[in-house]
Amino acid sequence: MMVRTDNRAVNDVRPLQVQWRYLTQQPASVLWQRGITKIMVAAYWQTKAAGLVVTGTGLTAGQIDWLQAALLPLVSAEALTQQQLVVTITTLENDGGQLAEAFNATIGALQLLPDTLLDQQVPCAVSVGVMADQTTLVDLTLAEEEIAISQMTMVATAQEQVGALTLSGQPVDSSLFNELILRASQGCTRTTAQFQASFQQAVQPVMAAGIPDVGTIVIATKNPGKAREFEAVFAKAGLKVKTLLDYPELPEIDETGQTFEANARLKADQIAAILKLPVLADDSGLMVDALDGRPGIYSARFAGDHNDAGNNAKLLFELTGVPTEKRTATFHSTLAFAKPDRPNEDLVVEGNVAGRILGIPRGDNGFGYDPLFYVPELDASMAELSLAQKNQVSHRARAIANLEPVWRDWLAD
Ligand SMILES: O=c1[nH]c(=O)c2ncn([C@@H]3O[C@H](COP(=O)(O)OP(=O)(O)OP(=O)(O)O)[C@@H](O)[C@H]3O)c2[nH]1
Ligand SMILES: [Mg+2]
Repeated sequence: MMVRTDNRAVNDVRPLQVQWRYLTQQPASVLWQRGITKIMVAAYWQTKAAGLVVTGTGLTAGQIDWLQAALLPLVSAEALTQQQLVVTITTLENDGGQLAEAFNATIGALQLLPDTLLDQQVPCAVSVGVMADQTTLVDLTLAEEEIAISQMTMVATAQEQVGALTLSGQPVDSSLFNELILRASQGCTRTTAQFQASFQQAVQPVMAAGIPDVGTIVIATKNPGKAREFEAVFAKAGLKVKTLLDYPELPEIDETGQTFEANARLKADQIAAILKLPVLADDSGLMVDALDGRPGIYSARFAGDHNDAGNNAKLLFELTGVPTEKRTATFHSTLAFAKPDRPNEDLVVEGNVAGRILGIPRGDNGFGYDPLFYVPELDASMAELSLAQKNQVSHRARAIANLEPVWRDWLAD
């Protein structure tokens, strides 16, 4: 029995590692690593043309044609008459199995593109080869490919249905051919299990909550009042908003920072790292001059737990006897926008609005301290303003206005 370059059994495939949604701006992207063979694939639909386009670097024209032909039956023919599916494949490092793994990585990326694959039965590709001593091997390394006398790449499903197949090198007789098919289908079963384990662990919980597309911003807040304000502002820019209320399975983030910025970054960084998506967070609060800037970063927890009525009652109590002209205050918002796993590159902006704390609450709109926060220019409390009016003047609206001119370039970096 021949000894393999990495001591694997003849029917053993190498470990598989997948980084799902690898590219920040292309949600349907993967970094696919079989051993040290590394392939990156991104896929997207575009409406200005039709059909399937596969482009690749590090692959031959013949290999790209093969991939195109192998992928075509897996995608709805009808969808392809109306839109164009673009698949870009980049080989970063080839240590064997390049064609098979380019196919597998593409299937991985297409799994992230809703309604693209026809069938739930995910096919996979496997490379097999015949060595000089007639041993058949699965998932060859580059060194093994170089000395193999025949090689085959086969697409199959775990249900043993064979799809595309390509054979190179010396012709093989039928018994050897059967052995190759058997090896390949075993390799495929193993690969499908690896693939599914990674997908189920990393992607399915998030997918169950709906995958945000490039037109969606995820905001790391559980505060429905903030969510409403963000939705209204971003809707104007044609963007949809998802918040942590859409991802109930995510862990609670402890706001342990000592500044608004630190807390905003904590929320954005941690959620971006989990979702593997760009995430925006807001940390905000009320700073009352007569209380030396309190409650500040503790605004949500001023009266202990997160309770708006309790917070307002405590604020009124602490300001008992303080005359109108000394009841000045500032609402502050710091926004942090984070890219997955790049916490040093957060985009941070802020906004403030000056006002005064009323003695008696006014208005029913907004949330938090809004009924007590009087805005002199508008001669109204924040809770007397409509959502649209609050979004013209509020601390959060001003912070978003500061974000607006810069975030697209930052995201593209
Ligand atoms: O009357 C208000 N109008 C506002 O426009 C406003 N913005 C902030 N605040 C107060 O400051 C806390 C933020 O704390 P905070 O940034 O930790 O948010 P939060 O805990 O409510 O939600 P999350 O985003 O952390 O999930 C909030 O709870 C409120 O008490 C506001 N009050
Ligand atoms: Mg909070």
